[in-house]
Amino acid sequence: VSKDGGCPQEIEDSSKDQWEVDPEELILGQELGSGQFGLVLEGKWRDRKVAVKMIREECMSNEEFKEEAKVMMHLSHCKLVQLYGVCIQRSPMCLVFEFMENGCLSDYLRAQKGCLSQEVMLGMCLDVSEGMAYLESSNFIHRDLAARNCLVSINNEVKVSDFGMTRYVLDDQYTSSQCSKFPVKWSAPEVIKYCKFSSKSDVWSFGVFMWEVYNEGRLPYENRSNAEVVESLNAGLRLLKPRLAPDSVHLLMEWCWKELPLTLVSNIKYLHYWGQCEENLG
Ligand SMILES: CNC(=O)Nc1cc(-c2cccc(-n3cnc4cc(C(C)(C)C)ccc4c3=O)c2C)cn(C)c1=O
Repeated sequence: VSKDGGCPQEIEDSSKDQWEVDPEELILGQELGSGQFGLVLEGKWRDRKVAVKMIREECMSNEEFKEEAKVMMHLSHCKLVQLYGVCIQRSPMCLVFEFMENGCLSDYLRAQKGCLSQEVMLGMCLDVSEGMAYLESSNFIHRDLAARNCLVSINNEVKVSDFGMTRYVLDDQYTSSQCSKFPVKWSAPEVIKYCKFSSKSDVWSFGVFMWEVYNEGRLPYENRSNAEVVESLNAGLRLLKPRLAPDSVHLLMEWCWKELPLTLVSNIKYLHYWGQCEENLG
């Protein structure tokens, strides 16, 4: 019978859904850092190395996320950081992810400054474009694509992380576009103006992501305020070609920042096409 003594509900199915992680099977290790929702620890789960995000109650709308977790479990692609499951039996709730050896891409780019080859930089952009094209084909919007939200595994493989998670952030400094923590410098104009998120606005962020990669992790519009960036975008100004970026890649970036109804898939095909050209040009 339900708690409020109302109409009887079916007895809670005691067997764990496949999206639940049994805390008994989870071994926690050292701290990896802290993110928007709290501490992230290294760990072990069923003989796999994992990253465990301990969710602080005041940082995430838990109930809403639990629903979403079932959807996210089914988003599975080699260029997305895989969610293995959620541990809700104990507090704080924790999310169990595949482990990425080399951590956050923006830190990695800065650490590898001067050592990243053209192949590696193009490969990173292709990796993320594949992960993002998969999200687009699943009608899933990231909402906060940036190098800081991508992770690096071994041999420079890059995967997209924390897709769609901004919807569960309770800190409204982060979620409203007028506030300081909103990622204006990665956001499409329609997102800044009317919070209109779409795969098209993910394409815009993908262009800024490529700019970050070819600038070895430098911040876009570094010494400009968010307001100044909005003004310059309205004036039609865009980020300049990074020194290390070939013209073909810069062309793609600029394409991402056009206010055209272009989807990511068309950009992917384009990137692959240019990838082949770069290879053929040797
Ligand atoms: C050395 N290896 C590692 O460190 N590996 C890993 C580090 C992290 C890690 C560690 C600390 C903080 C964060 N982090 C960063 N940005 C975030 C942004 C958001 C949004 C909502 C603002 C987008 C939400 C959560 C986070 C978040 O938890 C991550 C991803 C996660 N994973 C899977 C690893 O393999």
